[in-house]
Amino acid sequence: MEDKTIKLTEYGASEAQEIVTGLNLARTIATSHQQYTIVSERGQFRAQLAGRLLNLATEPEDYPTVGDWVQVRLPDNQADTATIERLDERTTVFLRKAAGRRSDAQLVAANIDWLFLCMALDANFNVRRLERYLAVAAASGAQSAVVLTKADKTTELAEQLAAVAEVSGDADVIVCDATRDEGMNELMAFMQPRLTYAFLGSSGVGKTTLINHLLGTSALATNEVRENDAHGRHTTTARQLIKLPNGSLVIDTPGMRELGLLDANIDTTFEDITELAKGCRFSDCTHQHEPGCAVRQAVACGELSEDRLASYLQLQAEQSNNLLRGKARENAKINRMFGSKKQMKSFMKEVRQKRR
Ligand SMILES: Nc1nc2c(ncn2[C@@H]2O[C@H](COP(=O)(O)OP(=O)(O)OP(=O)(O)O)[C@@H](O)[C@H]2O)c(=O)[nH]1
Ligand SMILES: [Zn+2]
Repeated sequence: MEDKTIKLTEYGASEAQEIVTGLNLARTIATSHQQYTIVSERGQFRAQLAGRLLNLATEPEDYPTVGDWVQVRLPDNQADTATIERLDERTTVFLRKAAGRRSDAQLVAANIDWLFLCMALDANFNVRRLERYLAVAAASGAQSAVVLTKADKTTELAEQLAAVAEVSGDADVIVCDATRDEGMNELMAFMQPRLTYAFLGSSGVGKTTLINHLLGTSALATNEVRENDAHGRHTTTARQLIKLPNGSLVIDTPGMRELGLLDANIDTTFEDITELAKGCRFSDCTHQHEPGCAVRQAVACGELSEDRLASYLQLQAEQSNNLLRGKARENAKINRMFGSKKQMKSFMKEVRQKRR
C-alpha cells in the first residue's frame, strides 16, 4: 500500500484537540453498520468501536458518525482494524428524527461548518419544506446556505427566487445548473480549505452531481431520475467525507424523503412571526384563536402568508411533541440505570462526596 503521511489539519483538526497518551486522533470519514473508516496521521484505516464504548452506547448519538473526531488505537498493519476508544465532543451535529413514531435521533453528520440545503427548481420545489430544513439546520450549530439546483428545469426562476427570499432570512442563495456547469463558481467561492460542508436535501435533487462537478470527476455514482415523477431513486446510501482539490471537505448525505424534526430553532427561522407576536395581547398567544392576535391580524391584512403561519405552527407542534417524548425517554433511561430518579440523585451525591 502507498505510504502517505496525512496531515490531520487537512481534515480540519483544531489545535485544541487533546491527544490521550497512546491514542491517535482520527477523523471518521465513512460509516456502515458500525464499521468505520477513519483517517489518522498514519493513513486510512477500517475501525470498530471498543467493546467498552459499545456497552455504554444506548442512544444513536453515542455512536460515531461521519465527520466525528475520534481517538483510536491503531494496529501495526494497515490491513488490520483500528479500535475507536473515545468519541470527541462535537462542535456541531445534524440530527434528524428517525422514521416512525418514536422520537429517536438519527445522526446525519458531525462537526459540519456549513450546511448546503439543496432543493431543485423542478417539481421538488417547495418553500414549506425549505422552512423546515432551515429551522432544523439552525439548531445544528452549523451555518447554512440554500442551494437551488436544476435551474434548467424551470421557467419561473424569478418567482421562485422571490419565494425563497421570503423564507431564507440572511442565508445566501446559490442557483446551480449542472447541465451547463452554472453556479459552480459561486459554490466554490464559498468553500474554504479544511472546513466541512454537508449537502442535504431530498433524494434526486442533484447533491451527488454537484459534488462530482466540484471534484471534477464522477467519483460518486448518481442515478437517473425516473421521468415525470421527480422522485429520484436513492443513490447515495452511505455517507462519506470527501476532500475537494481546494482542500474543502464535503459530506454527501443520502436523500431524505422527509426531514423528521427532532430539534429546531423555529424562533430565528421565523423571525418575522416572532416579531409580530410581540404585538399579541397575550404573551403566551398560540396565534390560533385568541383575541388581539397580531399574527392572525397580519395574515388577515395579507402581510403574512397563511401557509407560512401554518408551517410555523406545525413545526412548533412537532418540536414540543418531541420534547415531551424526549423527557419520557430520559426518565425511562434513569429508571433503567438507577431504579428511580431519587436513587440516581443519592448515587450522584455519594460520588461527589467521594471526590472530596
Ligand atoms: N436537468 C438537470 N438534471 C440534473 C441536474 N443535476 C442533477 N441532475 C440529474 O438528477 C438526477 C439525480 O442526481 P443525483 O446527483 O444523483 O441526486 P442526489 O441528490 O445525490 O440523490 P440521492 O443520492 O438519492 O440523495 C441525475 O439523473 C442527475 O443527472 C441539473 O442541474 N439539471
Ligand atoms: Zn398571537
